[in-house]
Amino acid sequence: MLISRYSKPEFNPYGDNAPDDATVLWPAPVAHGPLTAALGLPGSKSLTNRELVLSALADSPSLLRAPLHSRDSDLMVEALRQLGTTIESVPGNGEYGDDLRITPGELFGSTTIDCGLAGTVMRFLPVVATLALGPTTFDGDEGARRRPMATTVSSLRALGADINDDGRMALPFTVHGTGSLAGGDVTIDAGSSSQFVSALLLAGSRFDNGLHLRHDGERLPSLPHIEMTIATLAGRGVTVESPSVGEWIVPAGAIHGAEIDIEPDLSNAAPFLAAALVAGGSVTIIGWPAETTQVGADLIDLLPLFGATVTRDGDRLTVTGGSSIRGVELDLSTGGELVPNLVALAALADSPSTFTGIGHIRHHETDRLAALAAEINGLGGKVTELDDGLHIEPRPLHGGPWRSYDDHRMATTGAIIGLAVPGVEIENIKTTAKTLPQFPELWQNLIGEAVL
Ligand SMILES: O=C(O)C1=C[C@@H](OP(=O)(O)O)[C@@H](O)[C@H](O)C1
Ligand SMILES: C=C(OP(=O)(O)O)C(=O)O
Repeated sequence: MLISRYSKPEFNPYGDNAPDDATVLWPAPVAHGPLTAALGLPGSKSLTNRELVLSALADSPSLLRAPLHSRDSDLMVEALRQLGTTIESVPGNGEYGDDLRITPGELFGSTTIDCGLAGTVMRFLPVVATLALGPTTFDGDEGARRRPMATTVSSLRALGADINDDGRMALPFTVHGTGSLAGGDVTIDAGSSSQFVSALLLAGSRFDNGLHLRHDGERLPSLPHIEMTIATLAGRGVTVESPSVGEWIVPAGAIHGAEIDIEPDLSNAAPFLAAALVAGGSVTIIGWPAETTQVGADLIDLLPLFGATVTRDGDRLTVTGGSSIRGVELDLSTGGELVPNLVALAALADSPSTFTGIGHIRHHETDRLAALAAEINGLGGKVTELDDGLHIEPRPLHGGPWRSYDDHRMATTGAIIGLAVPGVEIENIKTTAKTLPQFPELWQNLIGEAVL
């Protein structure tokens, strides 16, 4: 079965959690036999939002081909427009929506930016707002106000910015942009999110004195996302030097406009590929890049640890399930965003699993360690929270409601478990619109059932 072109979902991709929306339960489809599915996926959230920011800071126009169109990317587009960037939709060859032409303009504030629950918007754009003339207020969902922002506020102040946060060190706050930032040396603790590093690197070359950034702290999660930031900058003519681990130098200079093909989102491939282990059979992702900085590429090495076979044929990556799912011991500090979906596999495995190095995912869309333990245990499972991880002892699971906590990856994790456990009902499946508005439709097609 080839899952091909999709019409835009009819629901509001902003997933605004109107009470009736949030309480609707989505019956997760059960797999009744081995899968044989192939699908292409929309663009990467992390690449799209980086390239949007770089395009807005560039010295000439840019074109993004096959970008993501989802809540997180729409919020980024809207915010950059508010700051003075021209962003137009132009027809392209992408399966999931138009290309984007970005024409940078003079940046100006006097606006309020809705960050939704997007880490990339709330961490990347305050830095951009220091380069705008006028005040820019940042706010977001209720959940966004709980996400760590202190490093953004303190690092920008250290680099010369004026920020009014009423002492909260969290959203909402106002950046009083003056059109430029001194920049120079700054040391931060990016232990709670790599996005603090990426944010400063993305705009660092536009600071008067460039940027010399050091991370000082016990842990630095999600290193591949920092590598991705450095690679996207290289594609725009900015060379970031890293003289030692946790130290980066960005020389002052221009960011160039570019034409960029956005890769499919490989982290959003995770639930579909995991489905092959749960249901049996095979799932193919079409358009898998030959080379990538996306951490989702780690699935090629991770899924075999659970018992899968992974093969590649050109741009087609196929995962075939084994006779059972094996338990694993994994440090996933580099790939925190993959954890929820992998925990679903662990809950359905034939032996216990332990995931460590992921304390920082307590600060993602929700406290993912607590949420995963609560929801799996609510279905009869035995998941124990560790300081920096989870221990999972597989137990027979039963159906029941699965709360998604406005977290797209909690919702897709419930869907994976629901493949094997009849009666799992997912609250607010629309929250998957954060990065993949087509999820319910793609999932139903994967399982081969009519859309309910
Ligand atoms: O820079 C990015 O695009 C991201 C970095 C990571 O954040 P953390 O370092 O906070 O885990 C990742 O989990 C998130 O989904 C996207
Ligand atoms: C952590 C995630 O998102 P964000 O970019 O909002 O941090 C995620 O997508 O798993």
